[in-house]
Amino acid sequence: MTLMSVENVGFAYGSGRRVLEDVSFAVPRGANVGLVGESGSGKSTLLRLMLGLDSPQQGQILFDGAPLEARDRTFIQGYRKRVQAVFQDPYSSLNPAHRIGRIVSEPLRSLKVPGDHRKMAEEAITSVGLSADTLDRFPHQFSGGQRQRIAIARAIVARPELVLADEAVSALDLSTRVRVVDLFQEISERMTMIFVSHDMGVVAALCDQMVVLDRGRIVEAGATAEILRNPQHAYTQSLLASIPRMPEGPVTP
Ligand SMILES: Nc1ncnc2c1ncn2[C@@H]1O[C@H](COP(=O)(O)OP(=O)(O)OP(=O)(O)O)[C@@H](O)[C@H]1O
Repeated sequence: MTLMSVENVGFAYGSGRRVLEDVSFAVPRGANVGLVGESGSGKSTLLRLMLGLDSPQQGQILFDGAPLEARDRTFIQGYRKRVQAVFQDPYSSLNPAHRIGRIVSEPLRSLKVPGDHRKMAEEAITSVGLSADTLDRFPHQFSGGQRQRIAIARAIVARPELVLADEAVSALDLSTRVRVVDLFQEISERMTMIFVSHDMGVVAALCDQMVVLDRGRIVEAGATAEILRNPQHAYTQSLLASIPRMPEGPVTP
């Protein structure tokens, strides 16, 4: 069953040129979909539209069969309960003045989720491989990889149906990146995920399906294993050629 469907989406910033043109793809419930493309191809813009932060000028995005209404506050409030995001920079995305417990449980407060928030935050933080006493400390006491785990705990604490990860491992050093990719792999077995990345290697390791964007248009989409085995488009071939070495992963041919 389709959880999110992007239908003929076109978008321009202000009166500028279109940065997305006729973009269509579906995200099946439970799948991991990679959205790849070089810098400037429109990945972040598409992610903003999928988060309901902006509305497309053409086409529409459906979540669980209903169109996203970015300007409807009641709709967006309900949508926030179901969709969460993890962003690139684990340094700037955590408020340095707040304890981790407050940071991780923030979605529970803002979404008015009933129940014991401390207990839910403990469950989330331990599920990303950190100890419960992490909640009493501050962001500066943690490494980049640990901070990204904290950001992931915050994204999953309210048990969303869909998590969007935007270049969520690209700021990490290589060995930390491998560990966070492993964590995403574990989490992605439990929920639907969209990984936005310019790094084909990360998508190869994590995603069963992928969509390749080039200058705002989809140039290739389908099963990751198939695209890696037999890329049809010259642009996809060049993206693949830019990977120094494919990581070990479920879709390695
Ligand atoms: N706020 C904005 N106002 C005007 N143009 C923008 C804005 N944000 C992005 N753009 C333009 O839209 C196009 C797509 O940018 P976008 O950030 O979506 O690409 P991207 O694939 O995410 O790139 P990167 O990997 O570098 O983040 C680019 O040409 C960019 O210059």
